[in-house]
Amino acid sequence: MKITVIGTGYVGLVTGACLSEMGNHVVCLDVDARKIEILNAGGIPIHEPGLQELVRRNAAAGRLEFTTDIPRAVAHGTLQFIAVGTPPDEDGSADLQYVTAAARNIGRLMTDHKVIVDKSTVPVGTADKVRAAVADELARRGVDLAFSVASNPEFLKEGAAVEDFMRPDRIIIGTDDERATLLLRALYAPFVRNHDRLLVMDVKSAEFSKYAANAMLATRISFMNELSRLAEALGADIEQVRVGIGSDPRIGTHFLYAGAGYGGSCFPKDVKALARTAAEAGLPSKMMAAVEAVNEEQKLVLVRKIVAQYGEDLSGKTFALWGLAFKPNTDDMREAPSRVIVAELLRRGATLQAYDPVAADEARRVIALDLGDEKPETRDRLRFVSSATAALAQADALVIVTEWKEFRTPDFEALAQALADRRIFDGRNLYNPALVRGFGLDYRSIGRS
Ligand SMILES: NC(=O)C1=CN([C@@H]2O[C@H](COP(=O)(O)OP(=O)(O)OC[C@H]3O[C@@H](n4cnc5c(N)ncnc54)[C@H](O)[C@@H]3O)[C@@H](O)[C@H]2O)C=CC1
Ligand SMILES: O=C(O)[C@H]1O[C@H](OP(=O)(O)OP(=O)(O)OC[C@H]2O[C@@H](n3ccc(=O)[nH]c3=O)[C@H](O)[C@@H]2O)[C@H](O)[C@@H](O)[C@@H]1O
Repeated sequence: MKITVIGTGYVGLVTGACLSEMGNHVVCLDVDARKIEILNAGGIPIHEPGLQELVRRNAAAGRLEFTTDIPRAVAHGTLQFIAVGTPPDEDGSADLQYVTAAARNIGRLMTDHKVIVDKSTVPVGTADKVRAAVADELARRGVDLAFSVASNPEFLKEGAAVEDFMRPDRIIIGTDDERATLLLRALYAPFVRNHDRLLVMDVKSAEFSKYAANAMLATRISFMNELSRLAEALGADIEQVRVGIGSDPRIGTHFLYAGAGYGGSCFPKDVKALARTAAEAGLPSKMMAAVEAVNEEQKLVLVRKIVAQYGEDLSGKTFALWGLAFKPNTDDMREAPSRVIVAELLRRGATLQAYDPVAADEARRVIALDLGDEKPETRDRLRFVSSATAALAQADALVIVTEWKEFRTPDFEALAQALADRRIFDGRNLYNPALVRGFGLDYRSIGRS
């Protein structure tokens, strides 16, 4: 099939690459000329396991192309996937300006039937807005052309995006249009061995399912984070509680890890957007407000533990920081808890030696923006180093923020020697407390007293 993907970010690029892998001819469009330049030069603008190879292979076969040429992109695809960003507006609602711009471009330039597919995460009712924007552009041109609009929310996780796209738990298609259903069923057939996994429903339910899924996952995390504070106060161990409840199939084992708070480009924005939708519907969501409030608190949990140990004034203290990305296997720093932790520790006078296996460049860029108003003296107390070991040099204590695999089994003897205070603050519960303490290290983790 001929496919156009509008927006070549995490979702658009993965969608384009995976669809081309199945033999489709895909053109990926972006307004960001720098991204398209990198891709056309054989590079890749993001870190995502397996993606580079997939992009190279399919680009070399001529099935995957990258362009900034809007007329060419609109002319190409029978299916036009919209995968642009939907960042939060000032009031928390999803900003639909990029979705609308993409829809208008299609309406302005199309000359044959198009199936327009919303892959971006968009509030209920957006398909109607897309339909109206396309119809408006066609009317301006005085052209009468039929088109279909469908919702096809994406459920991939960063760091496992290719794997998730290739072997999805389910694919949701929201449409009441026969042509769209037929084409999308055929397109996704190779990805769903079990055809029960392809769910066709009405458009609004499809749009709503995406928010419901992310909100449920974020709720589980905030719930566990809240319980972790209580577990600490009561002398229980949240890791044992996690295993204890997860063995009940009605609860399940996934997404029950207490930690330093959830981040990323989606949970924070989608929880806000759902809260906004609920408020606009006159049904304010107490749940979403609580999920967000607990998460904001949780991002400070490591800072609180450090302050409880050393006091508010951290000048003269040096901390090694392991992990900056919002989760492992990505260089994405959007809403990463590390950003809050870095700012709070620097503000209290600490010196930081930060290491992340892949997110260091992106971290340098976004943290520089975060600290834009701070004095150079404050900013200079943050140094980025090139290895986990280098971060430990002359450090008093270690702070673990992201659970990269390479942090999982460190040389505890070397850690005990390197850290002046022999102390670890672990925001991801990576180690067995008894084992670490056996090396003479003072070990503080989440929800384990
Ligand atoms: N990042 C993720 O893991 C997931 C994201 N989503 C949703 O998918 C959507 C996209 O997210 P990301 O890929 O993370 O965003 P992103 O910010 O990485 O990429 C969006 C791209 O769209 C481009 N763009 C903006 N306006 C355009 C236009 N009019 N024409 C062509 N290109 C345009 C931007 O330049 C950018 O490269 C969002 O709604 C997000 O909530 C859904 C599932 C997973
Ligand atoms: O809509 C989206 O964009 C995507 O959002 C999430 O994916 P993602 O944000 O890439 O990453 P997750 O693995 O969900 O992690 C999100 C955050 O939750 C945290 N988390 C996750 C799981 C857990 O048990 N505890 C926990 O604190 C992670 O550290 C991370 O900061 C969802 O998992 C995807 O299904 C969805 O498609």
